[in-house]
Parts: sequence; structure tokens; C-alpha cells
Amino acid sequence: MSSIVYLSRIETFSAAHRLHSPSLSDEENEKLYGKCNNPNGHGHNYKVEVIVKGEIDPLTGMVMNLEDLKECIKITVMNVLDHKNLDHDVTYFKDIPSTSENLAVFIWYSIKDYLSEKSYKGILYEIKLYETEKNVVIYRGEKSDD
Ligand SMILES: Nc1nc2c(c(=O)[nH]1)N=C([C@H](O)[C@H](O)COP(=O)(O)OP(=O)(O)OP(=O)(O)O)CN2
Ligand SMILES: [Zn+2]
Repeated sequence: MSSIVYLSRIETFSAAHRLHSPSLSDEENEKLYGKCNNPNGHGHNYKVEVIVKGEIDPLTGMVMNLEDLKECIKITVMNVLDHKNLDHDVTYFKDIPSTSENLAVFIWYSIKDYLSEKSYKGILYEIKLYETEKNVVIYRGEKSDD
């Protein structure tokens, strides 16, 4: 019987954003998001933890080569999000608010697609995104029924 192990890597990136929903009026946005709706935005030093899950390969002793995970995060997260304005530089956030919840889902699908192309299909287990030291979002690819 093979052991199932969770392997994790953490990276940090800096990005600016403004919480603003295009479906709401300016007044409603200001009321809902408060200081985070500041028209000129604000920034965070985000921390993202990417966790993969799988059997230990008996030949290599690894669930996944960490060099591959490092490269994956560099291409899907760092190159796309680090030192960027999420709302202006990332098309995904053109029409949806750049909350941590939406950002975690964006990162999940970017990493999932990358890993699938690299023969690591189904290995992604969890994205844990720290917007601040106190505000943390977890996404595991789950969807509601509706
Ligand atoms: N559900 C969510 N609520 C909020 C989000 C979010 O992404 N999802 N984001 C924000 C702001 O962007 C930002 O995170 C708020 O920062 P801040 O209040 O400074 O962060 P802290 O809570 O860590 O700081 P305190 O000093 O403890 O207030 C707002 N809401
Ligand atoms: Zn913010």
C-alpha cells in the first residue's frame, strides 16, 4: 500500500488592487468596501501556499519534484501577479472584484491547467492565500451544485 503525502511550497508576491464591483453603484461600492474602495487603490504583500497531494514515487522518493513546483509557481503566479495592479494588468479581474476569494480561485485554475499540461494532472490539493497576516483564503477546487 502506497503512502499519500502532501507537499507544499510558499511564495510571496506584491500587488495593488481596489475592491470595486461593476454590478454596484459608486455609492454602494464605497459603503460595502470602505477604505478598500479607495479610487487609487492600495497594496498587499500576499503569501501563497500551493499544496499538492500524491503517492511517493518509489524510484524518486518524491510526490513531485520541488523544482517543477517552483517553476510552476514562477510562471503561473509570480510572472502574472508580482508587482502588478490586479485590476488593470490581469484580464480575469476586468469585470470581477479582486478579492482574495476570487484571487485564490484564479490561482487554482492557473496552476491546475499548468500542472495538467506537465503530466501532473489531479495532483493539486489546495491553494492557501494570505492577503494580510490575518486574512486568509483557502480553495480546494470545490463548486456548489447550482
Ligand atoms: N471577504 C473579503 N473581505 C475583504 C477582502 C477580501 O479579499 N475578501 N479584502 C479587503 C481588503 O482588500 C484588505 O484585505 C483589507 O485590509 P486590512 O483591513 O488592512 O487588513 P487586516 O484585516 O489584516 O487589517 P486590520 O488592521 O486588522 O483591520 C477587505 N475585506
Ligand atoms: Zn486589499
